[in-house]
Amino acid sequence: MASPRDISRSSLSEPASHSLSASPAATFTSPPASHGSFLAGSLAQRTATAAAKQLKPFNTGDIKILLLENVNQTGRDILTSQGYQVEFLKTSLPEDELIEKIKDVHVIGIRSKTKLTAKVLQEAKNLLVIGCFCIGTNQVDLEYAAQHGIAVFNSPFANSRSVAELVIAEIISLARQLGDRSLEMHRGTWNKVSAKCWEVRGKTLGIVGYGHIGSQLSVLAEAMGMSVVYYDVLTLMAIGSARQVPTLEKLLEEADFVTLHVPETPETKNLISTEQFAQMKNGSYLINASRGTVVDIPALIKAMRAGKIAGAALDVYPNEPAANGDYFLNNLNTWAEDLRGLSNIILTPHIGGSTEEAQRAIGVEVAEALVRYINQGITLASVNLPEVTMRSLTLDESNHARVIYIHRNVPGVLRKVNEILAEHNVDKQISDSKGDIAYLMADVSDVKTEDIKEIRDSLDSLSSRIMTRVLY
Ligand SMILES: NC(=O)C1=CN([C@@H]2O[C@H](COP(=O)(O)OP(=O)(O)OC[C@H]3O[C@@H](n4cnc5c(N)ncnc54)[C@H](O)[C@@H]3O)[C@@H](O)[C@H]2O)C=CC1
Ligand SMILES: O=C(O)CCC(=O)C(=O)O
Repeated sequence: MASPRDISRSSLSEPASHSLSASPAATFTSPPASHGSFLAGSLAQRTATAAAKQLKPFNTGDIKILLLENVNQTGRDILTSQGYQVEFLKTSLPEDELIEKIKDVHVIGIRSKTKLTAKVLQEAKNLLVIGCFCIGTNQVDLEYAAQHGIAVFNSPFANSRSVAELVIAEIISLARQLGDRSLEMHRGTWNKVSAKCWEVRGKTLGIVGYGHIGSQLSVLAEAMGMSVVYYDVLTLMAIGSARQVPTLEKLLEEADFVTLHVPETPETKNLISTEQFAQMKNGSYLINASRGTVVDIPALIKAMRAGKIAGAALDVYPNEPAANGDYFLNNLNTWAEDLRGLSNIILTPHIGGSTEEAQRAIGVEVAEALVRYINQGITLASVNLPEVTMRSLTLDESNHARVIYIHRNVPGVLRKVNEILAEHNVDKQISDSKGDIAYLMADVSDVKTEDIKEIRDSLDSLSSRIMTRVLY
């Protein structure tokens, strides 16, 4: 018997009774070409001579999208302009409410707080795709998603500059104890001190994780006269006069300021703990705008109370409140009040990437990726599925269908798929794999409604099948 997932996903890709030639939206310009993305250029060129056909296996109005965590207006506009049903919430949701809501949707858009665990995703019977409107994807069980044919997209660097600029602000603020001076003035106290306040010129910045953010930061820090050392698990080209050091320990011994820009992984959990604080210079500073799990916060509290660490800036925490206005107290993280009681510590509510520029750009980038995937099955820039793309079908190509078959990467599948497709005229076909998941896309011409159903049913019957979509 078909599972709810099959029924629902089928209903999005089951042939409708109308003709397979140009869809009712025939004058519609291909979605990817309409929002100015990097892909748009090449697609637009193709469509200069032949108008792109909107692949329409479903009524776009049937596509249900849930956007959580205040996704930017730019992203919301792109999705609503497609005619999808878009529900928008400013906050993330507690797990039980998330499970209720996710049962119904084909697409979910989140930022860093919403945890899409296997437990949550197994309830998402209709889910085709997840959009992370941020860099990090640690909040999603990517493996579970891939195994169930659910594509995941993110925005890999649109907010990197914003994070780097925040860190620059924090380096100077910590060196000059700006947070404390400002708080004192707000409370009515004049406290003019220079003891243990420093220029940053000539000091050493140690960057842990020299990726998009770390390397951007490196350039800005050198412009302020700092020396930069970095540690990364990969050997990476140094930018400017920065220098890669071979171990984390070496970096901690040299740096006056240590800043963390690694992803959340099992290896980065408590990367900075008691042993690492002991290796840091006396009176040095720690900045964490990566993920809350990377620093052992009780160990930080001890190191700051002991005067070993002269200041810290934290933007991220192991447990973060769901919504603005929520409290940051011990019931969320047992050490919250101890942390708030320290001097020269800047605590920000995960705002590293929160600038107008970054959020607008992320909104466009991720929403465009979602539209491309929903309407055309293109997986370019997916973080968990093989990247596969083909040009848009055009209005000149009536009675064509695009077949998408997501399957287990096991021997013999292509032969079986081609036996099914061999009955038809395959114009183009592309297939790629990532680990044990493979993604096949084929454009088939001269198909009738009955053919589509037959192709779909035959592919669905293969044991390797994870998901079949037929777009036409
Ligand atoms: N506070 C905020 O609002 C934001 C936080 N982030 C966080 O910052 C992290 C870094 O972002 P990007 O620079 O864009 O990532 P990236 O992927 O470009 O760079 C990460 C670097 O860390 C390195 N790395 C991984 N594991 C490591 C380890 N155990 N030790 C040393 N190096 C290691 C990688 O090789 C890579 O070079 C993201 O994963 C995200 O969690 C990102 C954007 C905004
Ligand atoms: O802006 C957000 O919600 C998340 C920023 C972030 O941490 C990321 O992009 O990974």
